[in-house]
Amino acid sequence: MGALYSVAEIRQAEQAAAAQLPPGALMQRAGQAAARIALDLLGGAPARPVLVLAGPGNNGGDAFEVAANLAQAGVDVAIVHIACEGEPSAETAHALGRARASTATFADSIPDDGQWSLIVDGLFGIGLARPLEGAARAMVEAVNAVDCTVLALDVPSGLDADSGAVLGPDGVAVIATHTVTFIGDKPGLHTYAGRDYAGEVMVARLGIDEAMMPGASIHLNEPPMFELAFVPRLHASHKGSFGDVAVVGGAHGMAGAPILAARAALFSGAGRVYVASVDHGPAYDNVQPELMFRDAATHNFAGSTVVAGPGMGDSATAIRILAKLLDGESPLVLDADAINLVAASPDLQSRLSARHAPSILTPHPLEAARLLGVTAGVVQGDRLEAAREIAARFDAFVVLKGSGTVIAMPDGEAAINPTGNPGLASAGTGDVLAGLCGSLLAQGWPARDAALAAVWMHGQAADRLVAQGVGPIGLTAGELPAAIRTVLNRMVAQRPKRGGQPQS
Ligand SMILES: NC(=O)C1=CN([C@@H]2O[C@H](COP(=O)(O)OP(=O)(O)OC[C@H]3O[C@@H](n4cnc5c(N)ncnc54)[C@H](O)[C@@H]3O)[C@@H](O)[C@H]2O)[C@@H](O)CC1
Ligand SMILES: Nc1ncnc2c1ncn2[C@@H]1O[C@H](COP(=O)(O)OP(=O)(O)O)[C@@H](O)[C@H]1O
Ligand SMILES: [K+]
Repeated sequence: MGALYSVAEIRQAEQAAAAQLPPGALMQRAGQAAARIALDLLGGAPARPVLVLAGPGNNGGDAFEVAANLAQAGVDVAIVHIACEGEPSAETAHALGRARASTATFADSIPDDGQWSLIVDGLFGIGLARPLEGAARAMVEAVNAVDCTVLALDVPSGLDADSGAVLGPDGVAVIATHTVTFIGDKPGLHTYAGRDYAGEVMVARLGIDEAMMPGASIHLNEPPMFELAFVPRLHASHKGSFGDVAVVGGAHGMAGAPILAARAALFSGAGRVYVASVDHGPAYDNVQPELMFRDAATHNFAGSTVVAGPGMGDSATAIRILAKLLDGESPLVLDADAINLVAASPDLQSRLSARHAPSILTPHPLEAARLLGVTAGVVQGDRLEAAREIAARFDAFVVLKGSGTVIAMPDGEAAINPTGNPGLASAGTGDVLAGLCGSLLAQGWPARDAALAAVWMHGQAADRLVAQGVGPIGLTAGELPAAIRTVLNRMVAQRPKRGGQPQS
């Protein structure tokens, strides 16, 4: 499964492998793998030269190997090198020698009028230690101004491989169309700014055996992580077999939020779905008359899975209802206002921590920041850490939303979601996700699988809609439930027909 490794873990694997190999072998393999990809991207003899940017460290060494290999393949290569202040590593010095001995030419800076068939970014990799300044910053800005295929070596220069943040308050990083990353995949290429900067990510393992890699605690959220939870339905089933979901929210002026969550629950297979309003809400949804409407203050939630928060507001009634739900035994999804209420109340926080039934929290970065008492910037600066911290603090399953949604489990396991697109950056899509999480819980899914699968399907549904021309611009939350239904039924259809135990 798609393991993601921290920089510390990659360094550990690299050292262990290097100790068993001739000097420079890993860099040579990196150079060969990246040159093969570069030649594929060029798709034949290029009309224009390839520009290779080489930095002061071993990422620059990889760049020299690529340059030498491309030159050897007959490609016209120009190299711009930012030399290091001290001595380069022995393998980088050797690679520089190879590049110098090749037909590649060296230039002092990127020519203003240069036209390239491909730019290879080998400025900085996992050794990036501070924001880019001076010549390096100018080079990155120049690369980003050119409309051209850009292949980043290991990590787009300027991007933090662990967090997906561009280093520095006003930092810059290479916007790559492709990234070939070495030894193992890295979380920062898939979350926060990572998806925009890395482009398509390819992994070159450099011959390092899986067995030599440290056990990963972070994975890409892909179907093998959760697909066993999709079970075909038995003929001998009825609506009571698929659980009840109650969505609690809909304060005055926010009636739409719980309805979106409820529709998502209905379209993803919950047996019965209720909307329980904290404030005399609507009595009927004429688009989805299957939904049932109740008053949250008097509704009996026993036996239901509860999705609390969409449009819930912060009234005294909302707080009282939330306290009761936290004390109850129903599986809970806490979203939006329910999260804000918990963040503002030590009393609600201790009730949440003390729960025995599963809780899934679905904060966006600002809601997560409120829970942690920090700014949204701090959360975004290390999304994995923020999600894990909330999961540990409240013994809950946490879905930290945004590009590259992070799912963190109370035991420290974490995943980064690769599906979804900016079409989801519109009001109400989070309500749909919360309803979907609640629906899977109500159908008996373990909380871990429900959180992982809900996030993946929500993104996949948006990707399908975009492929059909519905978005990303103008995609609406209300279009998601039907698309989620299609994704879910396909997942079930792909599962081996084992089903549940037939009733005797
Ligand atoms: N060591 C090895 O065995 C291998 C290393 N590999 C490559 O080596 C890279 C890591 O090499 P390094 O550890 O040398 O690190 P980098 O090449 O990523 O960069 C580190 C160098 O840049 C300087 N530096 C860091 N941030 C800077 C900034 N903002 N402005 C100016 N200078 C800055 C550091 O002082 C150091 O000289 C990997 O990303 C990968 O590309 C690969 O060749 C695989 C094998
Ligand atoms: N740029 C993006 N790429 C991928 N997913 C996104 C993007 N922007 C938002 N999303 C997803 O859309 C949903 C938005 O939820 P949220 O911020 O709670 O919005 P709302 O409260 O309006 O429903 C989340 O699932 C989030 O991960
Ligand atoms: K790089």
